[in-house]
Amino acid sequence: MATTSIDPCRHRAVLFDMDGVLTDTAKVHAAAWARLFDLYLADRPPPAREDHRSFTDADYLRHVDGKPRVNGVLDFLCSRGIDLPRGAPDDEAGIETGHGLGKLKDRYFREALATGGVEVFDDAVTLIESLRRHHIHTAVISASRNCALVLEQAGIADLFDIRVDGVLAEELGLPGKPDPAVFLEAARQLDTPPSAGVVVEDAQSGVHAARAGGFALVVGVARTGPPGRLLDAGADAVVSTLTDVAVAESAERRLSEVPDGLEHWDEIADRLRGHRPVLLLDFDGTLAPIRNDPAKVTMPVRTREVLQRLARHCPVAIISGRDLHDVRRRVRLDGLWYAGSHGFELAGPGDESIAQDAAESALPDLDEAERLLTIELDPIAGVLVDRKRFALAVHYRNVRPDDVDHVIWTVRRIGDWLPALRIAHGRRVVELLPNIDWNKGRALRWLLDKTGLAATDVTPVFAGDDYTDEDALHEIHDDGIGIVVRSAEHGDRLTWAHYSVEDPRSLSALLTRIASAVDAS
Ligand SMILES: O=P(O)(O)OC[C@H]1O[C@H](O[C@H]2O[C@H](CO)[C@@H](O)[C@H](O)[C@H]2O)[C@H](O)[C@@H](O)[C@@H]1O
Repeated sequence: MATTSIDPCRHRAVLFDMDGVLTDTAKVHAAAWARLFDLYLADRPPPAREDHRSFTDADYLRHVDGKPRVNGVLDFLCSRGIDLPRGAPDDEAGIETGHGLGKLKDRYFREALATGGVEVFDDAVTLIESLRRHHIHTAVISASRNCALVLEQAGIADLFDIRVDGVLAEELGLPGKPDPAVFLEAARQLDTPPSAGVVVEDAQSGVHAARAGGFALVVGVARTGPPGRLLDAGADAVVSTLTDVAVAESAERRLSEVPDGLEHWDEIADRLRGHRPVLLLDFDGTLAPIRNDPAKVTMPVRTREVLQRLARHCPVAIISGRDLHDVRRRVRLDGLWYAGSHGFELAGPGDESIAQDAAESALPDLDEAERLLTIELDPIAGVLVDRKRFALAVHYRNVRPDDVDHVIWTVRRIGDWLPALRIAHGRRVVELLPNIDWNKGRALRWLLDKTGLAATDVTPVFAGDDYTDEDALHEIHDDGIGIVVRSAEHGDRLTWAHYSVEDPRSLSALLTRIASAVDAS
């Protein structure tokens, strides 16, 4: 059964560690390391306080797995009480330096590769092929300087858009894992922010690196051993086979491919003929233009007028990430349904407020996240920590570009630490929400089902601009009309929308046409 899901609407790239994840070279490496260290320790006179016992699988995992070769030599020997100089890249194979012994290990590794070949994990190939069908970029990351050789021998080099290996890392002077530099370089090359990237790793140092890099999802692979060490390092999920990683059903169109709703108004009018529309509308970036300061956002007068006109004839609901009372006071219209905190809190036209009971249990963690983030992010200029009843938004629209990764990383770290919360990304904002299966899509369906808004002669129309709106666009994909307000902030991303409009002003124009159609019917 699939346990972890990669979502093409949100995840734009997946970065795969090579050894142990894609290819069974981990055991070839382990054998080469064991050959190197066992021969070296056997030959070395044993002075006091040095440990000359054989190299073990635990040593492999703890001291050398996933690290640049020279660091592996020095770190393992240090654990046995032996301090060798690092040496220099032109040291001869076998001399007593990090580089010298590293070179000898490489010779053993290549010998084993030439005689034994490379075993590829079929589950990895199946997953990568599925990702590529969904237009998700793929990268291979390895500390190994033999990465290209291994991929060629394994016949899988063509499965990746880019490769960041030991050779490139040295050229660019990138530190090895657990530093996130190699993952960040891959994300940079793929033009994908870490918040839209997934890392698949089998080494603790790699999981630490991915977490430190602020990646959206870190999947640990423990093919044989227990999952604990990768969970402890910060993996979101640990699988024993990549068959347990699914690619979620996804939208197939990019923003640029979605027809413009004003240009295709006749089609929309046809869909609505003989049907009563139910309007379900996001607020920021949809009804109201984006501004640098969320507190200064106002809804244009014309948009208020058209909503009022629509509400006379058909149900209108506002489904916003804002706090319920905040969005109500900005829309300032009676007789509408309102959903705040991404749908966790709802209010009907009669003013009754309905909270999602299950979300109440997340309140202590939200309070703690607010307390910690207010302190930790205080030194960063431009950050805005905005507490809503059932969500906490950290805005970084006004933060220096160099500080953005740190802000996202900090929110992620605190969100990981508080089990009642999950993370969501939006336009220049990262949010912590109750970790329960509820979102704008579920809230939309709840509104339609539980409030008598659903009927056979009704057509739901939802409009939104952001990632969190995709849950609602997905929800009505088969029985409604979905409209996305275009923006360049997440690139040419995938969307479930049927139509698009250029900006909130164009949406207002489209709503006016809908109002005229309703008036005339
Ligand atoms: O679901 P929505 O109604 O679209 O709310 C989503 C978030 O919108 C607000 O933030 C966004 O708009 C701000 C004002 O234009 C902008 O500065 C910010 O960068 C955007 O992310 C709101 O402040 C958040 O609380 C909502 O969650």
